[in-house]
Amino acid sequence: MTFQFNFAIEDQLESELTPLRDGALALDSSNESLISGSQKGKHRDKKCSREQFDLSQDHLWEPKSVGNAPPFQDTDTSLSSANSSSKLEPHEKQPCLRVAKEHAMPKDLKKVLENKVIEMLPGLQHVNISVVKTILLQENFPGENIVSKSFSSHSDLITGVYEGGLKIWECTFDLLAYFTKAKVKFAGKKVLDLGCGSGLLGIIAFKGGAKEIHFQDYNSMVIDEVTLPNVVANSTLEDEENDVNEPDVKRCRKSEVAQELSKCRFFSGEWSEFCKLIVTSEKLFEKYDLILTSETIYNPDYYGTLHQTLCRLLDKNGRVLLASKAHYFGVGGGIHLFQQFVEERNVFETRTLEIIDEGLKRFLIEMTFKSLG
Ligand SMILES: C[S@@+](CC[C@H](N)C(=O)[O-])C[C@H]1O[C@@H](n2cnc3c(N)ncnc32)[C@H](O)[C@@H]1O
Repeated sequence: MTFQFNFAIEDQLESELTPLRDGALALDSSNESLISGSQKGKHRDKKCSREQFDLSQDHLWEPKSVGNAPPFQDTDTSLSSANSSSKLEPHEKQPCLRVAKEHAMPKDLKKVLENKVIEMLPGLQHVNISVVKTILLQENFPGENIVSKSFSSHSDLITGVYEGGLKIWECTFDLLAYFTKAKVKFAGKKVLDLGCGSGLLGIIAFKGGAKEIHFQDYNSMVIDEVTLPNVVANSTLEDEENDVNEPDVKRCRKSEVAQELSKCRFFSGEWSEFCKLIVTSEKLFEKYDLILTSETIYNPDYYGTLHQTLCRLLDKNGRVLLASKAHYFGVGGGIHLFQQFVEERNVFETRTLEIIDEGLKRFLIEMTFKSLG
């Protein structure tokens, strides 16, 4: 059952997200750029040449182990000692290895949308995230507790704890517009929405007839409370249910919807951990034809893992469509730094598809493997 609030939670929550604290990554709601006290944004990964990546030999690829931190479990208490030290500023913390897990689609699909307020975008539905946050705060939700942490640190990003998935970021809309403009084809493709948050990019691929769509987010709460409900809201469940009364027809349609939804798989966890999980979860792992990723290159400390993940998971003829702001103030990342990083590794070529020059400059780029010849 869905329900509607008749007061403006959004305004109240948005205004709570603006103050900036020293060292904390915060969101300036006026321009959505990231700001922090002192993050310098120097990527640590060593340069590696094209020769070091034999793309046909996946076993050579090793996910980078960061520090000596033990892998996280999926609870608050699972933070590693490096990350739980209150003396460390966020930029000094080791990137962590939040262990990856797959989230099953619940059997009772109606339950997934319980207590959710659905909003409409052209051709898309999504849950109102402010309502989700309010409920999670009130219910003292067990597990990650990222909403209260995000509020108490006045930040939309807490490195290694919460990576921003409880919000639809601006560049997602840029990519959505690009899909329409460029008539991007999804039919028959295997697609990954990497760092999915709301999952709107993957949902468009789902609606566009992709044969398989995988959604990945750092935080399991984001997958359970936002991504999964959004996918269900965009399945044909709602329309199908409303126009039939006979139990047999209803049951049959429900199983059709379940079959349709079985094309979607959901994962939480840090990228290198996700990579390990997905590659071993299928007998013969088939790589992705298309990887969609929006606002995932804000932190240069993650570039090495991100690059390895793309190398590892993209089909040799596949492409990555990446959307990013020009620069993420304070965190140090941005499109130019990332493109430079990619260039130095000499594995992918990048092509600028579009520059959106209103407000904060934003970029859409395509990445494909360099031809070996
Ligand atoms: C700023 S949010 C963007 C969310 C969404 N793509 C959008 O545009 O609305 C960044 C996303 O990247 C993912 N992410 C960032 N760093 C990550 C890491 N090191 N490992 C796994 N996921 C990561 C987070 O899950 C988060 O959802």
